[in-house]
Amino acid sequence: MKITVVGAGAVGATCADNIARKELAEELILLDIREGFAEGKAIDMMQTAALLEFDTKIKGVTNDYAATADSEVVVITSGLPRKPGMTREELIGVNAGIVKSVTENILKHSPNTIIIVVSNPMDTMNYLTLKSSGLPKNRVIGMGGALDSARFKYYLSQELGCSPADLNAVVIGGHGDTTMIPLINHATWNSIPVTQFLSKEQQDKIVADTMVGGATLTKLIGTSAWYAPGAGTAFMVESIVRDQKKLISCGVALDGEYGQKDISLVVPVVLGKNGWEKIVDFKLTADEQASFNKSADAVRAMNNVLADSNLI
Ligand SMILES: NC(=O)C1=CN([C@@H]2O[C@H](COP(=O)(O)OP(=O)(O)OC[C@H]3O[C@@H](n4cnc5c(N)ncnc54)[C@H](O)[C@@H]3O)[C@@H](O)[C@H]2O)C=CC1
Ligand SMILES: O=C([O-])CC(=O)C(=O)O
Repeated sequence: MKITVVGAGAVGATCADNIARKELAEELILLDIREGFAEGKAIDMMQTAALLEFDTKIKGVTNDYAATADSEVVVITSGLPRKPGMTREELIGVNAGIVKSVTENILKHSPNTIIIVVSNPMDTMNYLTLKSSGLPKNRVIGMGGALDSARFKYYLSQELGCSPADLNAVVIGGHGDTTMIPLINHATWNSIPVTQFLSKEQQDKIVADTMVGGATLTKLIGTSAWYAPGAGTAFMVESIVRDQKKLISCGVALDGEYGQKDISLVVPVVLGKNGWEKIVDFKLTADEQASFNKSADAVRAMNNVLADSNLI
């Protein structure tokens, strides 16, 4: 198994670190545009191999796409992160060009790969990759829901005083401060609805905190988060390369599912060796469907920027 991570910054390096620790690949290429940066990060990580006892061989390269040839999975994290006070959507101007050119270069050497898009604004960057790559839709997957659902579980566990691992909780919609939809009415604590244990005020606060989870960390740190984003991406990679068929919220192309078409939004999908293999219908309530449609409208408006800029 060969995996490439593009972008050796905070998220890309953390994702690579998680992939190596879990030994998800024999060969892991870390690629960045900044001279020597990926090489340095790769050597630093390789120097943990003796301590952490993994066998994955990590190689860093500067813009050398030939080194990525025949990767079975490629993770794209290249691009600017937001600063405090910014929305993810404000990154589109710079990141769309980066994601498009990275995708083109990757496909020259790995034409049948599975691409996981992390760069923001993720819903629109995943749509761009779907449109510009020509890959079958099941092989283009956005990372956002895995992270947002993990944050949702964090906030629930803090309020319930329980282990996040005992929770089932899912976020769908868009990966934006106002577009994500934490499905609190579907969330359970070892199969008991969490709504049985939480007041309406507590529920509303958990949902609101989850939605701005990324912005909260950006304000605290000065740039956006990377530990949970890196782990969330590796979690998806693991389900694909080990063919685990986990049900994970991911950004995927919708063709009528959840009432939407010609858009990438986050919905629960089964992830396995073929990429996303099945969209699972959660049977939304009328209110949840209305929120989903509103998120779709906002994401579609961002997607239109791509056409206006001749990127698709
Ligand atoms: N979807 C999600 O849930 C999340 C998305 N993100 C997004 O991931 C992206 C990366 O975030 P960080 O790692 O924190 O940023 P960072 O600035 O630490 O790393 C980005 C890296 O991309 C590299 N890069 C820029 N242009 C490139 C190109 N053309 N080819 C190859 N490499 C290139 C830079 O040199 C830099 O090392 C941002 O857009 C951020 O908003 C971050 C967290 C979660
Ligand atoms: O908040 C950001 O800009 C980065 C991101 O997508 C997240 O951490 O959820």
